[in-house]
Amino acid sequence: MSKNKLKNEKPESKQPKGTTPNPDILKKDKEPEVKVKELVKDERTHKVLGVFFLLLSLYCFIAFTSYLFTWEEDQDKIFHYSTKELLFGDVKVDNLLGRLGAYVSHNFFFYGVGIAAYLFCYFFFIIGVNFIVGRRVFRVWRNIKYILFGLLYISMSMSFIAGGNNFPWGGALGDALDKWTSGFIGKTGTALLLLVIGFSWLIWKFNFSFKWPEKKIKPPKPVPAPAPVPVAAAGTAAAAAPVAPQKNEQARKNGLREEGGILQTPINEEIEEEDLPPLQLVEKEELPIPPAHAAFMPPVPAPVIVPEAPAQWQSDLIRTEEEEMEDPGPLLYIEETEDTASVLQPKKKDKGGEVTFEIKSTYQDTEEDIEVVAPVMPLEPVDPFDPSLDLRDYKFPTLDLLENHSADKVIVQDTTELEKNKNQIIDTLKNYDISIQKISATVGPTVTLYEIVPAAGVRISRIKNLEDDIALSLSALGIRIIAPIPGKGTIGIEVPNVKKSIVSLKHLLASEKFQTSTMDLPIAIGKKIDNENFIADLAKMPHLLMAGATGQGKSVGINTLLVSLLYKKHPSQLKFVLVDPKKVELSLYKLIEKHFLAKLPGEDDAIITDTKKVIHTLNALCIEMDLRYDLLKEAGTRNIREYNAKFTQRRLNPLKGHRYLPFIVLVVDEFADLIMTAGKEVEMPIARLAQLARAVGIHLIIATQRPSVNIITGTIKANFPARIAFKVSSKIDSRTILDIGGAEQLIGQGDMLVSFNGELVRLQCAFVDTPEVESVAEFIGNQKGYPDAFLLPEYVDDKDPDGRELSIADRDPLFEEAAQVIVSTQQGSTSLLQRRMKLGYNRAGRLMDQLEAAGIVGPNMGSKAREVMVKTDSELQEILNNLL
Ligand SMILES: Nc1ncnc2c1ncn2[C@@H]1O[C@H](COP(=O)(O)OP(=O)(O)OP(=O)(O)O)[C@@H](O)[C@H]1O
Repeated sequence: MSKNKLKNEKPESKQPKGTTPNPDILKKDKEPEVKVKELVKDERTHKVLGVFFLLLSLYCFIAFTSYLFTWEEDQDKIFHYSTKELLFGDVKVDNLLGRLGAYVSHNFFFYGVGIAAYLFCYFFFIIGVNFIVGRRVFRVWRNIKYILFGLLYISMSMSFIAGGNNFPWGGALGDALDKWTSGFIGKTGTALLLLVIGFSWLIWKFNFSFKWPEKKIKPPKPVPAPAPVPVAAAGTAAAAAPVAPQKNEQARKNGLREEGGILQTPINEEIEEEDLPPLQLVEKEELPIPPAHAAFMPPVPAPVIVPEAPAQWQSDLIRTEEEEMEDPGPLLYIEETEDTASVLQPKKKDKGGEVTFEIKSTYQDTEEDIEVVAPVMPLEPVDPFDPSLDLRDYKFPTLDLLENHSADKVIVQDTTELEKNKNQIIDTLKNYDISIQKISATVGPTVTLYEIVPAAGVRISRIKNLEDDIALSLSALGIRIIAPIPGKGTIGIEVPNVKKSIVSLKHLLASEKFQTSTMDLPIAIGKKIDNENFIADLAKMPHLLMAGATGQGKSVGINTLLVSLLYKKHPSQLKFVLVDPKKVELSLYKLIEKHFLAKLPGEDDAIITDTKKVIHTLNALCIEMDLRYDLLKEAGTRNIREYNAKFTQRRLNPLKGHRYLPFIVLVVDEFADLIMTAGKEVEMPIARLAQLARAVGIHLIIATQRPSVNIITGTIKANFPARIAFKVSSKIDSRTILDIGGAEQLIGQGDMLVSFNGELVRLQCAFVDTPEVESVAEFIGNQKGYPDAFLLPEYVDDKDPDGRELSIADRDPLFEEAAQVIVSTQQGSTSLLQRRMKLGYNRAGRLMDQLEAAGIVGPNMGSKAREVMVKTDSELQEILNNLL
């Protein structure tokens, strides 16, 4: 058979003899249509082209090289004969690749670019490789740029150097360029121009370090030898430099120079031995820069910038000297330039607390690297940033700090009690002519759930209406009828147990579900009726409203939530803002202030009890939320998870204000109290936070013992989809909290209803006693913490007269610069000042107040940007002149 492969796909033998051929088969036998588009895209076409270009490259290379030796003989013939005669006649040439080789080489060399013609071989080579490998191994456009530059530069230089030679070293192009340039700037000028271009290119490409031989500095006293650390060739400081100073004055003394308000290490400047005292880490009064940042300061030869880092970043990263000595610390931010990326890495410290740094060149961005390696391994693998390293010795609280409040097994009820209740239920229903098919019981810690399947034709509402009658017949309080149980097709009757068992928090925290949970903010709330542990993610809730009459277990509930978070989160990952108008409920947590609490700058107490301070704190949280949104936007991320992931992968620059964002959980114990005293001033920021703060990792837990509609308003309710109701006194209260009755039927002592994800679940809240909380807090508090609590942004209340009286005479040195930034951008935003001028919150806030005092910006508008009163630079200049 002389048929091609495609036609062979269905062998004819399969066609039964004598039958008419199937038209489908005939169709397939047709010659397949070959589309040009597909042909162009076809992998095989690429391979063919690849081979072609590679051979072309080789051909040119051989022809050019041969031309170098045979040009004299061949040139005569080329000039003598016409192209047609030469190529198709019987002319004998010496070029290894014959007449075509001689002709092509002559044209490339003589009429073209001279010796630079070899760049064409390179060009064909990279095209060939790209085609044959099937991906962009070499960047074509970048190479074309280099090749064009090379053609011009090499041909011109060759003509300049060997212009008098018979061989066309620079070709016609080189000669023309050389002639024009020499006429224009003279021979010497051309030589200098070529040198400048040549050196510039070399420096740009290879970034040589020009180092003046350094004088050996005698160490003041011998220090124990640090662990050997490989020293990268590029730019290591000769002398070990102790950790950086902070104050500009001190920094200047230490050999740093100031440029545009930024301290830099001197470059190519000889520093006299006596001028260079060892750099010391000086704690800054307000804004201590952590050693991780200080790492940017020692005298490494590359320009190293020491900006003022945001206060929180700093407080987050402070480490003690002992820690610094033991551990070289995490790799710092990767500085990426166009061609290189450097990793600044502190080396091991010696006993004197000194640290040296190296800048390792990790990555040479040649085209080959980018194209071949970039998708797989963009940079030399870098340790991810670990926020917990600042308190890396931190130990999570152990379970033995907690108590077992019961045997932790649900006490199986007396079978007689179960039997009695079952019969009672059946009898009661029978009295009302309701027969049932099946009844089963699930014994929970506080209540037992009797599930009944009614006989066919029984209306569910009838059973529901018998709630009180069943309660009466069982002579038990707190009977709740769930008709039907969602998703089960049964009717549930919850009957309180005579003997209740306490659910210890310890038991829940020890459970596998909690231990292995990967939730952002896991909270162990309690046990369901079927004894399943109820562990939820607060980050997904994303806020929680807890309400219940007094003495029903709210405070225990709050402690349960807080303690479960303390068992799972590192201080670097989580901060609490605790609001406790009752002053006593949350005071236990004072001990963990330096680990887990957040507070307003300048406040002594991290636990907020005063209503006015609550308003400030809530507004500060709104500012923090806005700042976080700015950061997320800049980072191109949608939520805190993505942002922190990007930050830990070192893809965000801390010098641009980026920082690891810990979750913030705001806990308000007794919300009613606040609403009564401050009303809208509290409600508004709470509503705003509840609406928006979820994505930036700020979550709210609000508790109240007065579940009335003027406290739990529609705005609040709408923004708290997850709600917990402890026992309340009336059905109305239950409806206020849960939008449904039932909480009035609860039996207290941690018996609760949780409305979450559209489901209503009855739980027994896990119990943790005050001494347990105390011991957990002590355990954490006794460990080394951050120097201060996590600082929230400063909020200046414009109604507060103290905040506005600012003396013009005490103006910040950066006042003018700040004014210019604000006027030029026409944005009265403190965060803008922070970012643009690299300032801490406090200083940017103060500057804003001073600008307000000078009439440049309007009053504070909460979390919105202030109005800019001055519209033009000339107007600003006038104001500034008047102030002087
Ligand atoms: N989950 C629970 N398991 C067992 N007992 C509990 C539980 N929760 C609370 N209790 C009991 O109820 C008592 C009161 O609880 P709690 O102090 O939490 O109430 P509260 O609602 O905060 O009251 P108040 O609003 O007056 O502060 C506790 O002392 C404890 O004995």
